[in-house]
Amino acid sequence: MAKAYDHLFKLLLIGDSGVGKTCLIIRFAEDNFNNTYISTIGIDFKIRTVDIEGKKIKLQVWDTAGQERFKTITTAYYRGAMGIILVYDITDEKSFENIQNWMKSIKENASAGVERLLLGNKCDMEAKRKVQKEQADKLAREHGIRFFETSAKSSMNVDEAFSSLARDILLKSGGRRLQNYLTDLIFDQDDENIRFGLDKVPLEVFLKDMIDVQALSWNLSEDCRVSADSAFRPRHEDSQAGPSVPTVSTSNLPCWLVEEFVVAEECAPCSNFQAKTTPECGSTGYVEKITCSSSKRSEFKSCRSALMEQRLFWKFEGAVIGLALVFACLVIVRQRQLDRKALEKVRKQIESI
Ligand SMILES: Nc1nc2c(ncn2[C@@H]2O[C@H](COP(=O)(O)OP(=O)(O)OP(=O)(O)O)[C@@H](O)[C@H]2O)c(=O)[nH]1
Repeated sequence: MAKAYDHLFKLLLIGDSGVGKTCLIIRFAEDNFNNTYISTIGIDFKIRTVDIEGKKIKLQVWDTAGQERFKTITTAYYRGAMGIILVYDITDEKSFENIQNWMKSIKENASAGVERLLLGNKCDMEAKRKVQKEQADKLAREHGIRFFETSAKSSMNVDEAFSSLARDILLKSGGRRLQNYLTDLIFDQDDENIRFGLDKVPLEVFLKDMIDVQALSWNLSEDCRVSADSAFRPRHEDSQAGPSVPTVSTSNLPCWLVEEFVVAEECAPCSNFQAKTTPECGSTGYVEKITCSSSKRSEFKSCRSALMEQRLFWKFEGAVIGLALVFACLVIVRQRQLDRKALEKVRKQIESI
């Protein structure tokens, strides 16, 4: 069965305890708000599919506990995140100062190049404001990331913030595809004409991606600029060094790297046979079958299933419940011991009368 979405992006919210991470996720996923505060234990997630530039983007949004005691568990989830949202509370200066520590934590634990976004939450509480918008603006600029002031209570800027992060991730993936096209610029050695390698990539696919990328941002991302630079350099050198410079082609690349594709079979664990015969099983142990739109080729692609994430989550929940049961048993045993001692004491006092 084909997927009901084009991309799955995993996002993570981090920030001090009580800044409103859970409320932001609930507002975004369920359009709801609750004033009562129940601190998150460990990690949890919600899902919402949004429409960005005509693409269905399924956002799996992970909520982390802000309390220090859960740090080891929550940082383990940074690695798989494609976007991380740093949240502070505009009425709590300490939560803003701590953003620097959360940034450090991303650097140490997340994948390089993860998209980040800064949110100053509870902006409905203007009378209690302790962090000025300009301070946060400056911090965001220093780190080269976007910044919004939000309110989970009034829902101000909540959808905008999540959509902007999804858009940036989409732009980055579009940039990566463009990088492949640019790398495909080749020098035709036979007639010594410089030729654009579009014979390897369908023109309409290339143009569509160019338009997508341009529509998302008029400034090419860092990735694109670097790749454009590196793609043009060999061609320039070619004209001086002659035909001995090797040409670069994407024809051996998987089709999903250079074309639009649809998922024909959902991400699933590899069977024993697939594990032996399909190299894509190597990295995660899961594969999905995709069909490339232009070449109509069907290929396997390594993937990370929501099931994997859920299993990790339930393992953690199981460990927490197990631990709670052990402590409950200890408390009951100790209580019984104390009761017995008290009864013994009373009995001795009665006997001595
Ligand atoms: N006025 C106002 N209160 C908010 C807002 N967002 C959250 N709150 C309140 O702030 C408190 C903490 O919210 P949570 O979402 O549970 O905070 P958290 O960051 O998930 O906290 P941890 O789970 O401990 O990390 C709750 O009482 C919420 O009602 C907001 O935008 N405006």
